[in-house]
Amino acid sequence: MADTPAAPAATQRARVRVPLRFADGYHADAELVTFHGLADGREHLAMVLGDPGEVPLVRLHSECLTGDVLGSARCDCGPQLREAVERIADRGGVLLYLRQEGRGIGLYNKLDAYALQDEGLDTYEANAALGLPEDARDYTAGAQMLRALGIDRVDLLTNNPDKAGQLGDLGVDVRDRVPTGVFTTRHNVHYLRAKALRTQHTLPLAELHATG
Ligand SMILES: Nc1nc2c(ncn2[C@@H]2O[C@H](COP(=O)(O)OP(=O)(O)OP(=O)(O)O)[C@@H](O)[C@H]2O)c(=O)[nH]1
Ligand SMILES: [Zn+2]
Repeated sequence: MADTPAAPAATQRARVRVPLRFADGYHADAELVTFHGLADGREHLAMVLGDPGEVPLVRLHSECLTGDVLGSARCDCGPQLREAVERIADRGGVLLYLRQEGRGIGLYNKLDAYALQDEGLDTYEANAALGLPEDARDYTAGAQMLRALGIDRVDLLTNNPDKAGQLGDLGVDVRDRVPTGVFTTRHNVHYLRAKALRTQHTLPLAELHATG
């Protein structure tokens, strides 16, 4: 851990109990935490599940309205979110729900990029064709939220080394990187293969076959 955190301090604002009740019967008790002083001024949310303990299991989940809320199978975000809730509730930890829709370019730009993907571009080429960064995400607010929760050491649930790298640079000690599941469908297999081929994501390329 760095002696001086690279991110300015944020503080907790509200902390409220929210029982989670899913349609399939899964349930857990969560606390939602809001913050003052987040670097980018967005309304990011922390969800504390179970007893975080000394080294909590943490996921930085980037907002995906289409996958998280609407059930879109064009990506793997919905199943990853559900998996994260269950694994974090089992072990104790925090899910940071970061308002970084479309890898930070926003919902309308993401849907513009989807239209280009329907014409044959991959997920990164489509962003570039729109004159936008392939990945515009910055995890400064995530590091601020963890510190405001009194957390400076985590096990990070992700296949994306950039998340671990940025958190480390921001003074959060990432003890271990825990892989998320791989949730392929015939609609997202090209997207997942592009992630495996074009970025450092630790996705098993050979296992990326459509399953649903
Ligand atoms: N611009 C763009 N964003 C997308 C697309 N598909 C998913 N996203 C966004 O990507 C973000 C999820 O990022 P991913 O790269 O799938 O996964 P990750 O968060 O980097 O890595 P993991 O922690 O391993 O899940 C969410 O904000 C989604 O809205 C796409 O085709 N174009
Ligand atoms: Zn998604």
